[in-house]
Amino acid sequence: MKRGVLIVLSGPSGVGKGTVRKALFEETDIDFQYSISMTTRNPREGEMNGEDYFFVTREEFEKNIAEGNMLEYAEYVGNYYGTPKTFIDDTLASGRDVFLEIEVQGALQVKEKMPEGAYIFLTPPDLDALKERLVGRGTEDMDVIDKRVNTAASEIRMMANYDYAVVNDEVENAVQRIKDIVKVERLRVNRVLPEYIAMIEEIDK
Ligand SMILES: Nc1nc2c(ncn2[C@@H]2O[C@H](COP(=O)(O)OP(=O)(O)O)[C@@H](O)[C@H]2O)c(=O)[nH]1
Ligand SMILES: Nc1ncnc2c1ncn2[C@@H]1O[C@H](COP(=O)(O)OP(=O)(O)O)[C@@H](O)[C@H]1O
Repeated sequence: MKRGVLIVLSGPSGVGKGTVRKALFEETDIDFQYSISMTTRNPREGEMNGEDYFFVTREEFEKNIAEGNMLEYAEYVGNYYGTPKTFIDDTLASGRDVFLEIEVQGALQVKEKMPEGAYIFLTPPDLDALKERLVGRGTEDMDVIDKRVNTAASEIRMMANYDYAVVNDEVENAVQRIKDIVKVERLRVNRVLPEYIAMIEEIDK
C-alpha cells in the first residue's frame, strides 16, 4: 500500500508556525493528520490537553523517553517537547500524510531517522519582525522572549539542513508555498515508488 508523506514544518518560535499550520488546515483540499506533541510546559489560556498538546509532568515525560515512546524530543527554553512515535508510524503506514510542527533540534533528529520526509524551514522576513511577533503575541515575559530570539539566531543557521525554506511574510503566501511543496513531494513519492516496486518484483522473479 502507498505510504503517506511526512511533512515537517519547523523554524524559530514566533515565526508563525502555528498560525500558518492553522490556516493550512482550513484549506479544503488538504488532508493531513496533525501529530500532537507532548510537553512539560504549562497550558496557555484556551489550550486543551490532547488537542494542542499532551500536557504532562517532567516525570511522565522522562518515563516516555525511557520507554522509547518518543520519535524525537528536545529541551527548549526549560521545557521538554517531543513527538509520540506510534501515531507517526501507524498513520504513515495507513497511507495518510502526517504533519509535524516542531522546533529545529527535534526536526533534525527526525530527519536523521526519516530522511524521506519533506523538511520545511519557516523563516521570518528578518529578526526584528520575529521579535515584534513574539511581543505582539503577548504569551511570554520579556526575558523568555529574549531567550527565544537568541535561540532563533542559532536556529536560522540550521536552515541549510532543510529541504525547503519558506518566508512567512504574509500567511496566505506561506500557506500557498507549503501547498506547492507538498504537490512536488507527492509527485516525487508517486514517481519513485512504482518504479521501486517494479524493480523489487523483477528481482523476486
Ligand atoms: N522538538 C519538538 N519541538 C516541538 C514539539 N512541539 C512543539 N515544539 C516546538 O517547541 C517550541 C515551543 O513551543 P511553544 O511553547 O508551544 O511555543 P510556540 O510554538 O512559540 O507557540 C516551538 O518552536 C514548537 O514548534 C515537539 O514535539 N518536538
Ligand atoms: N505572516 C505574518 N505576519 C505578521 N504576523 C504574523 C504572521 N504570521 C504569524 N504572525 C503573528 O506572529 C505571532 C507568532 O505566531 P505563532 O503562529 O504563534 O508562531 P510560532 O508557532 O512559530 O511560535 C502571532 O501573534 C501571529 O499572529
